[in-house]
Amino acid sequence: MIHFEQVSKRYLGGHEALKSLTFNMAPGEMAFLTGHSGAGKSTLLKMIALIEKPSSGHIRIAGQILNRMSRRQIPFFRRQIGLVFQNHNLLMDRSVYDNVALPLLIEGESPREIGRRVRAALDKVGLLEREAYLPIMLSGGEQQRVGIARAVVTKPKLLLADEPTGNLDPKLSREVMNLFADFNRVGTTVLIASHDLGLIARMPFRVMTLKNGELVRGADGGERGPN
Ligand SMILES: Nc1ncnc2c1ncn2[C@@H]1O[C@H](COP(=O)(O)OP(=O)(O)OP(=O)(O)O)[C@@H](O)[C@H]1O
Repeated sequence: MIHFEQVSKRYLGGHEALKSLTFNMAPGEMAFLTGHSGAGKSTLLKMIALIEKPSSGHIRIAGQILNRMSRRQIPFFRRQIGLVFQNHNLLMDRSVYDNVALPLLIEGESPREIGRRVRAALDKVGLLEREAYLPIMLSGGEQQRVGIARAVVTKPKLLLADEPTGNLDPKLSREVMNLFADFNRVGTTVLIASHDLGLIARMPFRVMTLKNGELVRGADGGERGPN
């Protein structure tokens, strides 16, 4: 699903954020990406979603070679990817329902299909009865779950999350990580950048570690947590 071959990223100004990264993730796999602040985690996720381009090397995602993709193809490519952020980027003046419906509206789905899929996504994250609420009326953990529902409402093959539990207490963090594992169980490939080493260590997934832009652990898929 994800293939990086000797991928490097040098930002304007000269900082080399990623250095010759080579790794693969199989379809249906779930993995964590960890490393110190500034190690390059967000940069790696942004390159998968084509928010940033590599300076050198090759990236193939879901069979598509990103280096060769035209500007016109990018929106179609991105539809296969669900993105979850720490600060969830919800529209605060819109209801939970409207927030989750947004990607489907952009895709031009019918109101009937939108209703069906938004409710299915809210059901999966346990927020069906909150559809009319504004995000401000929800707890931090519930807001994060709305962000996850919005990311999965288009049924992406690949789910990327950047510090999705960064603002949550340990119990809510566990719930959010378990939710990602549920989506993985039904076939979605999941890659999560996280600082939360204690939580990661308790889950049975590969851990990839970045250090100063180099992948120092987990590149070959052979490493797993204790379970
Ligand atoms: N747009 C940019 N322009 C220049 N340098 C950048 C840019 N984005 C990130 N960097 C630099 O690249 C390096 C990697 O940043 P990145 O955000 O990928 O790290 P990270 O591991 O996600 O860190 P954190 O855990 O703090 O979010 C850092 O040194 C950062 O300052």
